Amino acid sequence: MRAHEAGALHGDLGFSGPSWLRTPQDVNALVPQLWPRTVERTAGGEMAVGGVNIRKIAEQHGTPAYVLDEEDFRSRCRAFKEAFGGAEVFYAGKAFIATHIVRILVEEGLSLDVCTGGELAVALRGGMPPERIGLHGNNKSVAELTRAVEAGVGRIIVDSFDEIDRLTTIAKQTGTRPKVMVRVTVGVEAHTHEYIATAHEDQKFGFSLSGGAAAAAVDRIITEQALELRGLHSHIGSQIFDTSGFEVSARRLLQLQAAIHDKHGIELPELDLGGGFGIAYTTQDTPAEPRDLATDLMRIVKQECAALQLSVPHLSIEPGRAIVGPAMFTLYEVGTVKDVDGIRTYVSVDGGMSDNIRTALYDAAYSATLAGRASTEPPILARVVGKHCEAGDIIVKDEFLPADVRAGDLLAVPGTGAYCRSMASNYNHVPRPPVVAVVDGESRVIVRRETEDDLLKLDVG
Ligand SMILES: Cc1ncc(COP(=O)(O)O)c(C=O)c1O
Ligand SMILES: N[C@@H](CCCC[NH3+])C(=O)O
Repeated sequence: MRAHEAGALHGDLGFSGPSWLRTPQDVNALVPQLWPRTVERTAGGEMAVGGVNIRKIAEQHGTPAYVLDEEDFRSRCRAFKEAFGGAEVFYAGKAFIATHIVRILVEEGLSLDVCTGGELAVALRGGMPPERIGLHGNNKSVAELTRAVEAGVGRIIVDSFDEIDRLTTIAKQTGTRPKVMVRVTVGVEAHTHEYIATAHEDQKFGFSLSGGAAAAAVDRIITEQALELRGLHSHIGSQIFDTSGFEVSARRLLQLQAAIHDKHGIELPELDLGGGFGIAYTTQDTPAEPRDLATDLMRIVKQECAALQLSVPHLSIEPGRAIVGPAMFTLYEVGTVKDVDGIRTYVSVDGGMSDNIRTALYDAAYSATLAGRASTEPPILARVVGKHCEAGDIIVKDEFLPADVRAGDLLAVPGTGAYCRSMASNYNHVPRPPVVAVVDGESRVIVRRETEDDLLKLDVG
């Protein structure tokens, strides 16, 4: 019998899982909010996605692999686009970007937010029209800015006075007048992990509103005329569930908008409230639907504009996680199962912190399920760990898995579409997994698995 078997043993052995974790009624159940829409368990007990059996995906593409439900991804793009009506939806490429993803975004009518020259290169290679690209970054290089200007990107979100200097020089050299937005630090304490909150005062992003830097940046751009100021921008953080932070942010941005109007006699035509909409990583998370977010955000902006006697600017948002996060899961194979008596069961899989750093970095919670079969065994509390030489190499801190989980089993971890492949590393010289897109009964690789040759090709000598 394994440590922490569910039910009676909970009390007897001391349940060391978090208080929110519930013993599942059915350990094989696929809780809909966690999984891409086409995921199901077949009559035989295996998982399937997009009409393809998970065992077939593992045989064809190997493990570990990120599996993208393409229909799910498209439906989330559409949900945001439809919900936000006239507003422009910039998909945040940092969550996950590949040329195939860019092609889908183009087809679905979304725009794209990039934050480095590398992401810009993928966006252009994937065929995103430059005018639908926005470039972010708190330390964009001269090369990155020049490339963006020469490519004709639709907007550059300026983040510092040094950048305004650089961009002004580039504008003069190239005889252009780049369109810019000013990234404002609105002073909101977003309810999320400290490392992914981006609008409280003490941080590297943006121009401070309360300290006057935001107004000074605006004054300078308007006065110098080298850059075309399109509007104000704020991104308060990531994995945020309630809209109160956006409300404060919108109110403060629009107060600045009103002050600019009073001082310069102009109403900036655009306003961006950023991304950050949360998703479900566990059964306890209840994310908002895009249509509810849209209703709330648009109401807030309209109310504030009415109160300040401003016209409503053209709104844009930048969701990343909420579009791609739930559309992917990671498929692993179990290599070892170890009972540390009276403490917990460790289930080691063939990936780890190199394909999902979020657990180690943010103490993020994830879920997992046995994917290659169903089980009639009772649930046990397990920890899913990777193969890296690091004790903190944890993928899922606490999860109930069937008591007969064993080497050779396939295990799927949902919600890994955002900030997993894009933050993956080669720690311990582990090749990064492929991304396999599944749709209408077909699976195909959209980002191939790294090879040993890939790992060695940068070594000189
Ligand atoms: C400026 C900006 N926009 C959009 C995003 C996307 O955030 P999320 O993936 O949480 O929607 C981020 C990342 O947090 C960001 O820094
Ligand atoms: N990388 C973070 C999100 C923030 C990144 C963009 N500012 C995460 O994995 O949750």
